[in-house]
Amino acid sequence: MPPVTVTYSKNVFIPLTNLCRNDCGYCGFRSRPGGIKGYIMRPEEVRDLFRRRGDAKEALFTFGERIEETDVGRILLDEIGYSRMTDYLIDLCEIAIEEGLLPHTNMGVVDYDDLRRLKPLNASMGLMLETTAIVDAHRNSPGKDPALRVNTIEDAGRLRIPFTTGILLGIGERREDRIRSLQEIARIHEEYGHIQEVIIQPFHPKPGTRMENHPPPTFDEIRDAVMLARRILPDDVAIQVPPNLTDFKRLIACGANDLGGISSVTPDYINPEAPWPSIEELQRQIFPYILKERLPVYPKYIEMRWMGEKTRDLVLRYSNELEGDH
Ligand SMILES: O=c1nc2n(C[C@H](O)[C@H](O)[C@H](O)CO)c3cc(O)ccc3cc-2c(=O)[nH]1
Ligand SMILES: C[C@H]1O[C@@H](n2cnc3c(N)ncnc32)[C@H](O)[C@@H]1O
Ligand code: MET
Ligand code: SF4
Repeated sequence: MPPVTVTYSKNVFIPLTNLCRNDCGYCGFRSRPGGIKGYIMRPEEVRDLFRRRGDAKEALFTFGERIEETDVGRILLDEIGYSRMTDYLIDLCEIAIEEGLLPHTNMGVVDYDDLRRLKPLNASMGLMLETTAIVDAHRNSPGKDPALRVNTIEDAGRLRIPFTTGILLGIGERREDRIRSLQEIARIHEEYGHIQEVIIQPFHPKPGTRMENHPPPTFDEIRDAVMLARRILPDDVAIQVPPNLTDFKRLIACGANDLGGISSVTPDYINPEAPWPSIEELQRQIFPYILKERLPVYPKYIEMRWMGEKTRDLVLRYSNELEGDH
């Protein structure tokens, strides 16, 4: 057997806004009345992050959903001269590309027209399915309706956007629900062929949230989910596990083959209590598997020219660099 290769992407995490129309029971990122203050990052702050990128090649834009639907969101957007987050994001993606970064946007549920406008500026995009089950954690989150999420993932397929999705483990769903969620992702991929990776993301409790005392999934549950994913998903779909939240080495033996975005400049703003190991540390821990850098768009989709048109030159340049780097 050839040695197993495990991939990762060097990214800069850009948490554009912590405002959100949803209120997920597990989320420690979102602003809360009397708790974390709401913000939108200003263009200068975003530019500053781009400039500090080091050798990162991916700009990961992950932030709260549809803030135009909130009063504070409308006010703060207006202050920076926008009425829609998508318009602001499009301008920032342009700048990211100028600075040598490939955008990967995960902004929650997005409608078809916004996806169509974002496609040219993104190397790939993402939306976690989370779960197809109806769970209490999502009772105040209209955007976590599984039908809406499936719809966005399918729209991305119609637009040929290389796509990342995944399931969140331990938010009140049962094992059967995990199976159903993975089957649903497999079905979508069979229809549109755009799913490049599926994240098996374990819930991590956050202080001050409704689920702060809810236990995280056990290692056995995470391993079981990785094995289910490997069995249910087609072989061309990578399985991503976060190295800051899991005993990733033992999961590689069960079929995981990607570690996602790793930043040496920014923390994981969704799980700030869990620092990423450095690349050197990962390299050391992962032996005898081989660690290899990848771009936010997987090679198959580079060959198929599915990445956004405006990212094309940069993708091809970086891809040649990485291929020469054995
Ligand atoms: O660094 C992180 N990257 C996260 N990523 C990014 C991911 O690691 C990379 O950006 C992709 O693998 C593309 O290279 C997500 C991407 C999604 O589309 C959906 C959810 C996540 C969650 C995280 C996360 O918690 N931390
Ligand atoms: C960006 C992604 O981060 C995940 N996410 C949100 N909150 C948590 C948490 N407490 N623990 C682990 N993952 C989380 C969700 O799956 C979201 O879609
Ligand atoms: N709010 C989006 C979602 O939950 C993006 C990730 S969480 C900041 O899908
Ligand atoms: S997980 Fe995403 S959608 Fe849910 S509250 Fe947090 S930012 Fe909003």
